[in-house]
Amino acid sequence: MVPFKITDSCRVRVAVRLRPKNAEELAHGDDFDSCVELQPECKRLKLKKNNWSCESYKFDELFSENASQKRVYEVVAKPVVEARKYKIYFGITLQSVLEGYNGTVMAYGQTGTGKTYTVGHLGKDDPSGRGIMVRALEHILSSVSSETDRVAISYLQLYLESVQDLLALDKTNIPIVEDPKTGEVSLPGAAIVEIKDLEHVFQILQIGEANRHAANTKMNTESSRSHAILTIHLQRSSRIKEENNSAFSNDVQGIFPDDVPLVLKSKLLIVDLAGSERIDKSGKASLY
Ligand SMILES: Nc1ncnc2c1ncn2[C@@H]1O[C@H](COP(=O)(O)OP(=O)(O)OP(=O)(O)O)[C@@H](O)[C@H]1O
Repeated sequence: MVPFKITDSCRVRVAVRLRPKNAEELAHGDDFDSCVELQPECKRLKLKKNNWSCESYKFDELFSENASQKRVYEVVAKPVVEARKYKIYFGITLQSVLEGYNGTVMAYGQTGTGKTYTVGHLGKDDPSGRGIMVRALEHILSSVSSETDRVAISYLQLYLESVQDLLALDKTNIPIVEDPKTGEVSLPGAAIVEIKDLEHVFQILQIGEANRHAANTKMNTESSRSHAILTIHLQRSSRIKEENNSAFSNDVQGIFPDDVPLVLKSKLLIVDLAGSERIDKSGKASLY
């Protein structure tokens, strides 16, 4: 069960995921248990300083090293994409991307802690390995109408102060513009590619991944030092009457008269942040 409370619906929710030990840690016989303990029943994580002292932190969700990609998606990102099911269960008002609200999912942590695996892993041949980006696109594509709705993506990298287009490598230093009236932020010039099906999703994300690698090689940097930002742009069009009880929630249906044409525009941002470590600890710069 997802532990939403009524007051929780608008705040940032934070989940922690422990990754499995890597080959090096296994070879060294590193013992995670001596420094970290998960207490899933009370959503607490204990950081052990030594045998006598520890610090305890509460989170919205904890995932052990055995947690599947599917479970992480369903608990962390699915409620951002589609809130209706959760409303039914918890009787609260959540606002989701499929209902016309913007949402963001960000992965934060040190280099090598599993951010890219969690959000960006493609899992083309192994669906169980798919990360949040692929699962969110799969979920959205299966929930919208190909006749009336439009799903498109842009994929950008932020390195130092420069925004680079991962779908068109020649586009660098893309400006960030904020509309003073609406507050809407846009990046004029960034490629926005309309997506039709999952096969197309893989093609585009693979291009983005290869370009990220190429751009970082050219700049002599590493993926861990740049932020990657996938934006899913969703536009849904309907006449409320025609869509009654299907595409739009009761909240949306209640606001407009039956025969008014309605266009809902929303964005889902999925962000793979740069490694959070400090230069004095790792010898690498962090970019905040
Ligand atoms: N839950 C997991 N299950 C299996 N392997 C994982 C998991 N999380 C991370 N890994 C593996 O650990 C390694 C490091 O993960 P990843 O590259 O995602 O880290 P990162 O935090 O994105 O690092 P960076 O900041 O350097 O980009 C990768 O080989 C990845 O496949």
